[in-house]
Amino acid sequence: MIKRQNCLIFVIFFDYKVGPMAHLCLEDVNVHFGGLQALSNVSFELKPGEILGLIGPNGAGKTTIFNVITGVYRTSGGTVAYDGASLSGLRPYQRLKRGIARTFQNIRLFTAMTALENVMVAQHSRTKAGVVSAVLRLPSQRREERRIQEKAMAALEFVGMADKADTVARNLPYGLQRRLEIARALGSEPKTILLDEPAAGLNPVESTQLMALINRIAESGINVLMVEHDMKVVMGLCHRLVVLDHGELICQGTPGDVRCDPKVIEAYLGQ
Ligand SMILES: Nc1ncnc2c1ncn2[C@@H]1O[C@H](COP(=O)(O)OP(=O)(O)OP(=O)(O)O)[C@@H](O)[C@H]1O
Repeated sequence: MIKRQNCLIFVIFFDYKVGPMAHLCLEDVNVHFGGLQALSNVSFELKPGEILGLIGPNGAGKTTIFNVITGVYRTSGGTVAYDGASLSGLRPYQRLKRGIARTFQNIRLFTAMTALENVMVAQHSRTKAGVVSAVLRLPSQRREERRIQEKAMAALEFVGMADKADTVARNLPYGLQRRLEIARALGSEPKTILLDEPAAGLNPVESTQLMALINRIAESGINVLMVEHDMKVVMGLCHRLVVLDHGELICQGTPGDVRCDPKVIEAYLGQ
């Protein structure tokens, strides 16, 4: 019995394969900031198992799309549906609970906390124990803490940072801080992960390692939507690309299709 339990725990902690994969669908999404139309009738899907790249020049509306999907910005029109249901009215933490996690363009770690603690914080969306059991330190609370710690450790192992668990985040090299951000997003047990410029500031070796990590994330059953300016990473990793310019979707397709599209060449890639 104990052996079977251990085996089950091993599967839960060390296998990131998630349940049925989620499907994200944006339809005719509009966002205004005063007189500025940041997104105009943007429609695309993130299909199960996909690594989808979101590219376009600065100010095209890429981060705005992340903020719409995660509930930071409200739309002025259109719908965002996830797993077949509208996300309308759900707050960011409720969307996180539904399985949508993200990283940020600028690293947002708790710099004075260890790597492990940073990932443990992400588990708060999944905790069940209430205030009373926390204050009284009931056995259920201690069990939950142990579970959180083990899952956070599994996320660190997944990104290859188990040996850095006790290192304070600000003492990690930049590349590992970026990787820790991904571990923290994984710590919330997402079905979909949004990565905002994950390769920014990485050297070529780190970029290659990042690509391998993102591939493993997708293979584990987590859908990936990624904003990225590094074309080597984008073209080498993404199954499909969505291209924005001035808030409008100007092209979508495989990296091969998009690379040859005259509108994309003019707006973004250049000759
Ligand atoms: N909170 C906000 N208030 C006002 N304008 C905003 C806000 N957020 C974004 N914008 C504007 O919306 C447009 C799209 O911005 P967004 O950050 O989505 O672009 P982006 O494609 O992510 O650019 P970058 O590649 O530089 O990060 C820009 O003109 C930006 O100035």
